[in-house]
Amino acid sequence: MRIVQLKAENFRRFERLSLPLSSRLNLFVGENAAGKTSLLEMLYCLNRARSFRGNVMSELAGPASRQWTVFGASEDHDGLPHTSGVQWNGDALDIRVDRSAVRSMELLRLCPTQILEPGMHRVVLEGPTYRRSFIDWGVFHVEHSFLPTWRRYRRALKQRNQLLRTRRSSNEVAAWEPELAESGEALHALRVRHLASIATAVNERIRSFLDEGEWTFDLNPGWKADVALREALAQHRARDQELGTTSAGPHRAELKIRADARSVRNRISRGQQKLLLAAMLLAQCDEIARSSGRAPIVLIDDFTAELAPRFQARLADALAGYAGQSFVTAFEPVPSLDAVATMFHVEHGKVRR
Ligand SMILES: Nc1ncnc2c1ncn2[C@@H]1O[C@H](COP(=O)(O)OP(=O)(O)OP(=O)(O)O)[C@@H](O)[C@H]1O
Repeated sequence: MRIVQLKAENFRRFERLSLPLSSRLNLFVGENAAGKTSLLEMLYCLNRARSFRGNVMSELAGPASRQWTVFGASEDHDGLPHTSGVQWNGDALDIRVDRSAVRSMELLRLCPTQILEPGMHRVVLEGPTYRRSFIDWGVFHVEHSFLPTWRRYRRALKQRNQLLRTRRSSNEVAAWEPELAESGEALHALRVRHLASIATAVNERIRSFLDEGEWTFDLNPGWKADVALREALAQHRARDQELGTTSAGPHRAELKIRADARSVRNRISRGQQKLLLAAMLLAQCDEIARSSGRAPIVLIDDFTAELAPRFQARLADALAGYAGQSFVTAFEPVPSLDAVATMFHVEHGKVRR
């Protein structure tokens, strides 16, 4: 899917916007507070029905009213036209695709979209939650059984945790373990398969960005790898009863990223972190495009930040060669994007070519 026209009303500082877009690479250039990130946020909301900057929908409304709207006219890979729209009416979201109301999950599937923004350093630096959700975005789009499996797992986990919290008997707690173990093992297997399918491509991308290091991506399942999850749950049961929560399972999985066999956390530079995340993101996007025929939309906020010109040029080359549509922001024109991007100037909540 490629968005050919973006419209918005009362979205942050954009009172009204109607913007024809390039179906390849779009560059939004402007000073601080011009509204560049808000444009990426519009695209993100349009395709994911939420924001990447906190998720308080009411904060996105500009001064005119409590409501905001984003609307997109797009073309699918067969060249057929579609429309989508997300509207916040002050209390709830109304999501439409081709004029019909849909749930957010349907919207998400339709037009996979992922962002690289400064806050995503957390994926490398902070706890495992960020790495899990980064990877799960790809698993969701590639493995169609992921969502029902994840829902099954969440339900069983919630039930077991509820029993643990209310100090119910071991037998009652154990009753949820077969379901938890079966869905949990299935979830882990889907993650492992997705990681294996992108491992080579991630390494190739990293090498083309950074020249150095042998990178590995190992998924610790969230329980001792040499036992079945059902066994691990039984082993942990007494301790879980003390803690009041389930301590083993794929909700505790940890993606270990290593360069030359050493953890990258607190060791690689900010620029390396950015390129590592770009490599992981683009490899996932390529895999989604290959398996679903839908090349995701890639958003990169503050393209030049933390990258010396020759590394900017490498990322620009990767975007120029990427099969899907992309949108990047920068303070000023980016020489390495000159020949490949359609540039828009953003100023005080207005955009011009
Ligand atoms: N709900 C809102 N209503 C009106 N204006 C808003 C709203 N939310 C944010 N703004 C304004 O939008 C501007 C920030 O926009 P945005 O973050 O898109 O800028 P930017 O061009 O990405 O800036 P930078 O390059 O400094 O990150 C600020 O001036 C802010 O006051």
